[in-house]
Amino acid sequence: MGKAGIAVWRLSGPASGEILDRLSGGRPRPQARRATHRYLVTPEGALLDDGLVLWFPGPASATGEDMVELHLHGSLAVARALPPILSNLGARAAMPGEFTLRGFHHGKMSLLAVEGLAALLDSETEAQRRQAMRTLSGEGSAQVARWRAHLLRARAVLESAIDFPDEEDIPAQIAEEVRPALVALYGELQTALAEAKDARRLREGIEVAIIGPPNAGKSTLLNALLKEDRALVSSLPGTTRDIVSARLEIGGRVVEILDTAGIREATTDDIERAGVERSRDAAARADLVIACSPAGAPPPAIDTDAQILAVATKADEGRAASDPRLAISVHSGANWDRFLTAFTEAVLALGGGGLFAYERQRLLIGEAATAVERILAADLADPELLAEQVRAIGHTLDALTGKIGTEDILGEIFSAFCIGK
Ligand SMILES: Nc1nc2c(ncn2[C@@H]2O[C@H](COP(=O)(O)OP(=O)(O)OP(=O)(O)O)[C@@H](O)[C@H]2O)c(=O)[nH]1
Ligand SMILES: [K+]
Ligand SMILES: [Mg+2]
Repeated sequence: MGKAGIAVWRLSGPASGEILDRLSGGRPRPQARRATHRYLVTPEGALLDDGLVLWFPGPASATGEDMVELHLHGSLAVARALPPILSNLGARAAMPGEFTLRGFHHGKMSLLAVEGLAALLDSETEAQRRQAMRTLSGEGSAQVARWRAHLLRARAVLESAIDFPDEEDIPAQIAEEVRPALVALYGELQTALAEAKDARRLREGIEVAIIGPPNAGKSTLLNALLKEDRALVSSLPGTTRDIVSARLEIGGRVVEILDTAGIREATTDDIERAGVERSRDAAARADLVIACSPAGAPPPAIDTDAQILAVATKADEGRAASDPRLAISVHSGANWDRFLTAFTEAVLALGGGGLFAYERQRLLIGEAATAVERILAADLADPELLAEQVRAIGHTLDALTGKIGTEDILGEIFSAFCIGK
């Protein structure tokens, strides 16, 4: 509850219209979808507030049910007075995401669009907003519909083969029509899977680890990127023990940047050794590693599949010329702009074009791809068995859009929503 100029109250369900009538003190119900001025009154007839009210008869409403919106003054007193009155009139407080859940149950949006909405509400950057809007506006569902079309083509052939089993050219027909449809589907599912990692990175943020030997200037680099003294810096090797993480925006992407303990083998200090272990884990897990050591020193050896941005630090100390890496100095500012450009390019190269940014989606697409792969690897002879397998893949894709699904998955998705959405 907070203070605002206007507060919007939303009601959904069959009693909404009647509740509005009671609050309006007998004034006629406004025209559908038309903002109308009303004085609101308590059941005892006392004046409560005045504002705009809207009447959205179902099913043409956000939830698919009758809905009412009250645009009242956003004072704490009004916000405290209204709930008991509403509950006396038969309303109760909505659960997080319950409006969206009801809209989903009434076919107003697919589960993909719901996830798009959740991503939009969470979005911090322009790129995240655009990605979320693509899913919210139905691009994900359209993609799934194209995959379903391949399956339909295959099923049409298989079903006629089942209905007319005497036809002699069934194996040829399967080879000519069913296989190509499944091959096409397989290719598109693989593409979506490959993009899903990028899409998820864009939504959740890209993990970047600064890795290098003690005293390479890693913490200094972190602080310079953040433009604040976030991590301790000192001339003592082994200053950073635990991982220091911070979020920043690079090229419109959310980046989670990790400053790590300097990696060295010969340490007798248990705490430092544990820190080094964490540095290695961070390097292995990261999407991008900024691998640094002072100019003239060997680059750090890092075990990771991540992209690596190699940087020589302390360029001002005079050994930059002999180093093939991009040599920067936070102290003198040398090559700082070039470093930022290279960093931004490396972040943007991690992609972000994909639509399916949630693990739930990736798992289902993977499941469908594996099933298609299994069919293609077997010899496609028995049309009845094939039809059954193709139908099962259709079910997996339906789970993706939420046409079929289980309540616990819905609970997980909707509990992440805020109340009132
Ligand atoms: N000359 C010079 N010194 C630098 C530069 N950047 C950092 N230093 C110095 O190098 C020393 C180590 O810097 P840190 O940022 O603590 O290095 P680190 O890699 O985080 O060190 P650990 O956490 O101990 O692994 C400090 O004395 C810094 O002032 C630079 O660009 N030029
Ligand atoms: K240090
Ligand atoms: Mg440090």
